[in-house]
Amino acid sequence: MTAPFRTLDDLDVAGQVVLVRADLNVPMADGRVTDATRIERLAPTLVELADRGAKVVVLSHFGRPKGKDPALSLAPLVAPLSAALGGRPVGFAVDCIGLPAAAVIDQLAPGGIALLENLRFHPGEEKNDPAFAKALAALGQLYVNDAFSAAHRAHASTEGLAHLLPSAAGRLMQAECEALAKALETPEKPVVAIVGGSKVSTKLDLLQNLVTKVDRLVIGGAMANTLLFARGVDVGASLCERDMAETCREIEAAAKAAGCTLILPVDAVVAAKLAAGVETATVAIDQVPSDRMILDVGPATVAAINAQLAEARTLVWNGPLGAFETPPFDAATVAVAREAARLTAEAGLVSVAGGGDTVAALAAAGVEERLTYVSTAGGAFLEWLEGRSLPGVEALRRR
Ligand SMILES: Nc1ncnc2c1ncn2[C@@H]1O[C@H](COP(=O)(O)OP(=O)(O)OP(=O)(O)O)[C@@H](O)[C@H]1O
Ligand SMILES: O=C(O)[C@H](O)COP(=O)(O)O
Repeated sequence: MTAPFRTLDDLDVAGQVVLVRADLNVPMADGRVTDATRIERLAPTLVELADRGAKVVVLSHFGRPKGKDPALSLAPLVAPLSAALGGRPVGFAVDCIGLPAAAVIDQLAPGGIALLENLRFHPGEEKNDPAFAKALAALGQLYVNDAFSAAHRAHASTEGLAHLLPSAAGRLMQAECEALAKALETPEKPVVAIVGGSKVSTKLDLLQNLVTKVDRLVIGGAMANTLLFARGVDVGASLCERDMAETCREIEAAAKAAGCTLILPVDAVVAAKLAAGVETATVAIDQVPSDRMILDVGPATVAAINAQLAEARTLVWNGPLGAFETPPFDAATVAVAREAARLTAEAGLVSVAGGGDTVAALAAAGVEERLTYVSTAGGAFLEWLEGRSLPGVEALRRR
């Protein structure tokens, strides 16, 4: 069956400069990558292109910089990327367009690889500015998008650029689309979704559609704090987008209309601040002290979630249930991840999880190999699940 979009099999790359849009927006702490999944899953595409004689130029965003923020430079990614490529040297350009980029690319021999600085240091990236897309296109002859996890963004490097050069999907993009379609095109019911994490403002909107696609929606992480606040629960000093209370009420109404059961935390692990070794307490969700932050869901909530999993035939999950990078706020995410893995092995649960930090959390729980499929995508995964077209994928479709 012909793939719906062009793949590396359709490109003649020898001697060509191939611009590869990757997603190197990986979890980091103290300047070090804490989960290299996205780098490791990108590597096969870069190795294949290099071995076929391409001059490989890697483009990516990192974080959400306001201007050229040195703390969000891609320079620290050169070494981990080289390591994932078996030690192949990786050049670095201090800008992703113009002379700094062209000078590094001109030094590349066939088979060489270089990484360009953070795309989002230029406002034209997120604006999908045609001039910025053209400046990127001027650097190469072919375009490969291997960033499924950024495909929900109609940005210059994920959408505009694909229309300016002969384009194709990378091996990771191809694998993500095929695996998600296989696992979730017609999911067996009941379908349970778990959505957590902290990208409240960008993900809350997704939930209004998601409730029409799943039978039960469990909400944890900082996402839950906002919905709880909208219900009138005092969430104390927790991370919460208080100005999204109306959106939350719309989600509740949409869930009711769709017959989707919303499951919110009934207890929480709270502390005065997010730090290791801080004093914690487990409280009922309506007993959060005003000077405390909800940093994980509590054991009663874990039991309620696992009860939902026991009845589920399909699980989709994006976003950790707590601030898992800082124990003990990883307890709920680890407990639910291990139960999901057990049910996948013993009860035939189809379990699909995705997201930069979610993958890291699953790895911390030791289950990233024991779910049905783990995607590198979070927001893009949710939007795919809703049935939304992903601009980065649509731009690759055969015309
Ligand atoms: N209660 C909470 N309070 C504060 N931060 C939280 C809480 N629960 C989870 N988090 C934070 O959420 C972050 C992950 O959220 P995010 O939505 O980015 O997930 P993700 O898997 O990376 O998805 P994506 O790939 O879409 O970014 C983690 O850094 C975690 O510490
Ligand atoms: O981590 C992700 O979900 C992707 O890298 C997209 O990042 P963004 O939400 O900042 O566009």
